[in-house]
Amino acid sequence: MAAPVNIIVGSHVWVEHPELAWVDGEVFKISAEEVHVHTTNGQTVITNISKVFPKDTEAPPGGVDDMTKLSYLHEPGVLHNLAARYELNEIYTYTGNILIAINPFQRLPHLYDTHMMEQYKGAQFGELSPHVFAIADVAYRAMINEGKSNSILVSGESGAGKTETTKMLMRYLAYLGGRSGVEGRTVEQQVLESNPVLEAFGNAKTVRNNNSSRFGKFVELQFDKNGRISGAAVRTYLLERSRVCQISDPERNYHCFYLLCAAPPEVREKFKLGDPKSFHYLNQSNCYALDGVDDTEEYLATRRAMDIVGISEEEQDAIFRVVAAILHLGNIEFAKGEEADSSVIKDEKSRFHLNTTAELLKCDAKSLEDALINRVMVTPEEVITRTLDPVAAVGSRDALAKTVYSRLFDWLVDKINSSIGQDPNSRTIIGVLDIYGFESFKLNSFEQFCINFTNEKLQQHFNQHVFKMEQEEYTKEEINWSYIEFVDNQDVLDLIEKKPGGIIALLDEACMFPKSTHETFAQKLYQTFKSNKRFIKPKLSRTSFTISHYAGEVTYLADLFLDKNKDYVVAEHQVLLTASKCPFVSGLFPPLPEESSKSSKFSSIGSRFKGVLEAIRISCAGYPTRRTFYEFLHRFGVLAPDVLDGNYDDKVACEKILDKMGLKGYQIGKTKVFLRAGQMAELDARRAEVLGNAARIIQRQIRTYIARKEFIALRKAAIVLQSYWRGILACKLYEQLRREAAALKIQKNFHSYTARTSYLTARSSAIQLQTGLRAMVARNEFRFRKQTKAAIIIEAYLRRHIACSYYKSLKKAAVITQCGWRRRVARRELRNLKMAARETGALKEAKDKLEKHVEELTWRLQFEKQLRTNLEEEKAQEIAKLQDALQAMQLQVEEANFRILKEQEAARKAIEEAPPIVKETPVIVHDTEKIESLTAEVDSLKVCTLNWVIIIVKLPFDLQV
Ligand SMILES: Nc1ncnc2c1ncn2[C@@H]1O[C@H](COP(=O)(O)OP(=O)(O)OP(=O)(O)O)[C@@H](O)[C@H]1O
Repeated sequence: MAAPVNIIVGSHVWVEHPELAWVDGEVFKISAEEVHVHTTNGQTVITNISKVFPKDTEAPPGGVDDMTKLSYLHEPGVLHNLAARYELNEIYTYTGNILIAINPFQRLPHLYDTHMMEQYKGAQFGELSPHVFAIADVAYRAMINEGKSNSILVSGESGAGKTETTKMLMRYLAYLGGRSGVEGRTVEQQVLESNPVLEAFGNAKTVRNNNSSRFGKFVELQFDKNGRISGAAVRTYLLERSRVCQISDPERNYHCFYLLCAAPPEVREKFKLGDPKSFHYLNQSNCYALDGVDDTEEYLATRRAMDIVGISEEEQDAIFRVVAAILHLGNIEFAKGEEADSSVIKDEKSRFHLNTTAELLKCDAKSLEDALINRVMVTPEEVITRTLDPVAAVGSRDALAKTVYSRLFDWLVDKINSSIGQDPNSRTIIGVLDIYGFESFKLNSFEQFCINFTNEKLQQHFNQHVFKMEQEEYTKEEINWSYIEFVDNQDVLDLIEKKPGGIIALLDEACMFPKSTHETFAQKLYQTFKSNKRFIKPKLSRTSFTISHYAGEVTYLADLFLDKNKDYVVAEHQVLLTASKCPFVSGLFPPLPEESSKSSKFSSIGSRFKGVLEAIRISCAGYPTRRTFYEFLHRFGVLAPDVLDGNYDDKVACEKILDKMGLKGYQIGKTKVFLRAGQMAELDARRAEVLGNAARIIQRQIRTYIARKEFIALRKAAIVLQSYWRGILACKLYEQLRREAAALKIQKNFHSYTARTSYLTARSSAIQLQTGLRAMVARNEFRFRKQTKAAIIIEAYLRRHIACSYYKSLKKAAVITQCGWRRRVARRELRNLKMAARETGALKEAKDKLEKHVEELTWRLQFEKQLRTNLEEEKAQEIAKLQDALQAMQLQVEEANFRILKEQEAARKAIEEAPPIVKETPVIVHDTEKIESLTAEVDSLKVCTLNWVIIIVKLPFDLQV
C-alpha cells in the first residue's frame, strides 16, 4: 500500500464504491470519514485517499475474461480488469452472458477474419475468449434449437463502437446463415453496402465521434426454416431532427450537406450551392471539414452506394435537390411585418433563397412564403388565417426543414429495405439493436431525455424479466424462490411516461397550447412533481429539472423541449409539398387520410419513443431458462435413455435426468423445469457430448471401414514400396559390406605391409646379429680349430715324441732284452767257459770280460732308469701344461656359451618387442638348433678333448705297463 496522498485530480473519477475510487485509470483507497469530493472546472478533486496497487484489486495481472470471476465486483476492480485486458489488446470481456467491448481505436483485423469465425462457429459459450462472434453464435444457435427469434442489444455512449460492433455481428450472422442474395450479393453485403447511404444522411460529426450515428438502428435479419438468411430490414428510430437546424461548435450537421457543397461544380451550379459557410444551417459551427475525409470523394462514393442500393438517377437527383432546398430554406430570414405579430421576407437575399427553395422543391414560391409566415386555424365555425411573428416564422421554417429531412431519411430507409428484400414468410429473426446508452453531459437536452428514457425502459424490461416476471412465474409454478431485492425503476418511468400526468404527457399538452413556453412547461413540472422522489428542482434554475435515473441524476434544460418534441407536420407544409410538381417530393408527403387530418394532427416524439423497445429481449438471471416437461424430455431424454424407458411421470423423469446430470439449484414447477443460469448450457453441452459420442460411434465404424480399405490398399502399396526399398537398401548394404571388406583388405595389406616391413627390419637385424654371432662363432671355431690344429700339431709332435720315446724305450727294452738275453747267453758261455777255463785259463779271461760287460749293462740300466725318471717328470709337466690349456679352452667354451645365451636372450627380446602380428618365425628355431648343435659340437669336442686327455693320460700307464 502506498503512502496516503492528499489530493488527486482526475477527469475520470468513479467513487461509487464506499472504499475505492478509480481516478484516471488508477485505483485509490478512500478513508471513509475524511474523503472529500468536489468538481472544479471539469476536474474532480478527491482528498485523503491513498493509492492502491493493482494487486490489491484481486485481479490477476492480465485480467480475467469474465468479470464474474473477480473476487470483488466493484467499479475500480471492474475498470482495472478492463484496463489490464485492454493493455493486451483484449477488447472483449464477459460479465456473465453480457459482453463488454472496448473501442480499440485501431484496426484489429485478426480479430474478425474468417479463421476467427470458423473457430467460434458452434463453440460453447465461454469456451473461447470473449468475442462478439460468441454472442452472435449463441443467438443463432438458440434460434435454431428453440425456433424462437432473438435480439442482441448493442448499447453504449457515443463513439463507444456500437456501429462497428453491429457490423461485426451482422457479418458473423451472415457467415452462419449466408445465402447468395440478389444478383450474387449476400444480404449482409447489401446491408453493409447500404451503410454509406445511411451514414451520409444519418451520421454527423460530434464531439466524441467524427462519424456518429444520429439515429437508433434495429437491423432485423430474417431466417427461413433451414436457418438461412431470407431477408433483412433496417428499422431506424429517433433521427436527431434538431441537428438539421441547430448545431453546436465544433460539431457538424449531417454529412450529406457538406458532401453536396463539395460536389462537382456542375452539380453545385445546378443547385445554386456554394461555400458551406454561406448557409445558416452549417455556419453555426466553425467545423466544416473532417480530418482525413475528402467530401468530394465521399459525395461520389455515396452516389455509387445509391446506385448499388437501386436508387435511380432521377431519384438521386431529387434527393440532392431536396438537400439543397433545405440549405436554401435555412437562409430565409424574416423581418417584422406591418401588422402586429406578422412577418415578411427580410430582404432580396432571403427572397432569392425562398425562390430557390421553391424551385428546387418544385412548388409555388408564394405558397411557400405563405406556409412559412401564416397559420391556418380550423375551428368548427370557420377557418382563420393567423400571421406569425418573425421568431415564429423562423420556427415554422425550421420545422419545415426538419420535416422534409426526416421524411427524406425515412424514404431512404424504406428504399434500402425494399432493395434488400423482405421475407414475409420468415419464422424467426435475429435483431440487432444499436442504440445509445445512458447519457449525462454538462448540458442535457431533449435528446438526452429521450435516450435516457429508452435506457430506463431497457432497465425496466431487464428488471421485469429478471425479477418481476420471474417471480410471478415462480409463484405460479410453486417453486421455492427467495425474493431478490432490486432497484425498481417503475417510479422513474411513471414520472416520465405516465398518462395522464407524466413529463411526456405534460410536454405534449404544452406543445398543443400555442401560448406555452419552456418556462410555463418547467413551472408546470415543478408544480406537478414537487413531492416526487425522482424529480428535483435545481435551486437557482427556472427552466431546468433533474431526474434521478437508475444510473444517476441528470439535469435537463427544458428550453428546447417544446420545439424538439413537436413532430407534427404543419398542415400548410403538408399541403404545400403534396402539391409539389416533383413526384419525389410529393411522394414524401402523401395526402393524409381525411379522418387523421381532422382528428389529430399532432404526434410527439416523446410518445412515439415508447414503441422502440418491444423487439428487445435480454438474457436474464435467477432461473433464466425454463422448459415444459415435454420440451425438456424431448430435448434431454437422450441424456438418460433408461429414464425414458422407465414408466415415470414426466415430472419425475425430468427430475431424474437432472439428478443424473448432477445439477444443483434447479427447481421443478407444476408444468416446467426451472434452470439456473448456465445449467441449460451445461445440459446442452452434455447432450452435445452424448450425441457427439453416438455420432462418433457411427463415424468410427465408417472410418474403420474406410480406414481398413485404405489400410489394405496402403499395405499393398507399402509392400511394393518396401520390397523396392529393401532392394535398394540391400544394394546399399552390399555396397557397404563390399566397401568394408575392401577396407579390411586394405587394412590387412597395410598391416601385413607394416608387419612385413617391421619383420624384415627385425629379420635383417636378426640376420645381422646372427651374422655377427656366426662370424663370432666361426671366428671362435676358427680360433678353436686353429688351436685344435695347433694342439694336433702339438699332439703330433707329442705323439711323435711319445712314439720316439716309445721306440726308444722299445729299442732300449730290446737292447735291455738283448742285453739280458746276451747276458744269459754270456752267462751260459761264461759258465761254459768257466767250465772251459777251469779247463783252461782262457775261460778266466772270458769271465773277466763278461764281468766287465755286466758292469757296463748295469750302468746302462742305471742310466736308463735315470732317463725314464726324467722323462716321467717331463711328461707330468707336459700333462699339467695340457690340463691348463684344456681348462683355458673350457673357460673359452663356457664364455662362448654364455655369449650365445646372451645373444639368444637379446634375439628373443627383439622378437618379443616386435609388433604382435609378427609371427614367430622358425628362423629363431633354426638359430637355436644351430646354437644347440654348436653347443653339442662343443660338448663333443669337450668329450673328444676328454677322450684325448684320457688317451694322453693313459699313455704313461701303457708306458708303465
Ligand atoms: N472493434 C473496433 N475495431 C476498430 N475500430 C473501432 C472498433 N470499434 C470502434 N472503432 C472505431 O471507433 C469509431 C467510432 O465507433 P462507432 O461509430 O461504431 O461508435 P458508435 O458507438 O456507433 O458511436 P455513435 O453512437 O456516436 O454512432 C469508429 O469509427 C472506429 O474508428
